[in-house]
Amino acid sequence: MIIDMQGVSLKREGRFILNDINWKVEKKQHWALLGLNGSGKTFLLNLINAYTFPTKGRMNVLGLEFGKTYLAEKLRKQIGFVSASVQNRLHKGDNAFEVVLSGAFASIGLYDTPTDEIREKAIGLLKDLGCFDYANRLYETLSSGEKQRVLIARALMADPELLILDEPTNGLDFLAKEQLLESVERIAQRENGPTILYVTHHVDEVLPVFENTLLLKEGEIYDSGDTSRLLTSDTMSSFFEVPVDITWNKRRPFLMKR
Ligand SMILES: Nc1ncnc2c1ncn2[C@@H]1O[C@H](COP(=O)(O)OP(=O)(O)OP(=O)(O)O)[C@@H](O)[C@H]1O
Repeated sequence: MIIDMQGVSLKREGRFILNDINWKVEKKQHWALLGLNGSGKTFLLNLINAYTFPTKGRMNVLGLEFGKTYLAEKLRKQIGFVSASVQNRLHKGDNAFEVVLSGAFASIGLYDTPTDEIREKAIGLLKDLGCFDYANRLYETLSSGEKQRVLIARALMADPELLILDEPTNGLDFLAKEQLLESVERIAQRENGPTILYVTHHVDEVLPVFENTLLLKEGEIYDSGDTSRLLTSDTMSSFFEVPVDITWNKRRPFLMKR
């Protein structure tokens, strides 16, 4: 089991931000997590990464039981996390290659000397993600799309069991977004690749590899399970409380306000 949450709630300032979350993610079961602004997605990810702990309920991530083990460091070494907050913490002055290398040590910045093997691996990932051409460029000079690819390569350096992509297409133009989604699809199809949790506001980013979807609304699970069951005009209209139509094209869902 990759994630096992039973009756998990999280309270902040007297109010439940997450309420009675029951959710299981099995190995190699890729999930999309859909929710509007303020639905609690960030808090859910913070829980999974052990940046915060549940107020109530039982939680186990990658076999580590919350509350019973000191897990922060151990857990985070097995989770590849791509998010704006990781991006903001990177050192200015590191080039793309160094950013990717640092992923081997789960560090922000490069303090250890990478072995030849680690260097080879970083080069392989830079190539896989299509960012080898700008490996020597300063990270901060890269475009948003280029940065995201580098961050995904960085996250894969430690061969994580779980890869969390938190709104990875934010700020990307149409082409960069589709290229990034193609890379995500390839990673999802790797035999020894990680289980992916893909967090987004956008229905059209729910790729066919995300066979399961979690719909989060006002801190509660509105529904979860088989993507094709959930991504229908009826369910999405109720979920968003606005009449919408879902149409499918090349196994991708598209949403339009009715
Ligand atoms: N310290 C806090 N005390 C009380 N409520 C908070 C606190 N921090 C955040 N919230 C509220 O918790 C709710 C969930 O926030 P969260 O950041 O998880 O949403 P989100 O789904 O990630 O949204 P977005 O898509 O906009 O990033 C929001 O309504 C937010 O205003």
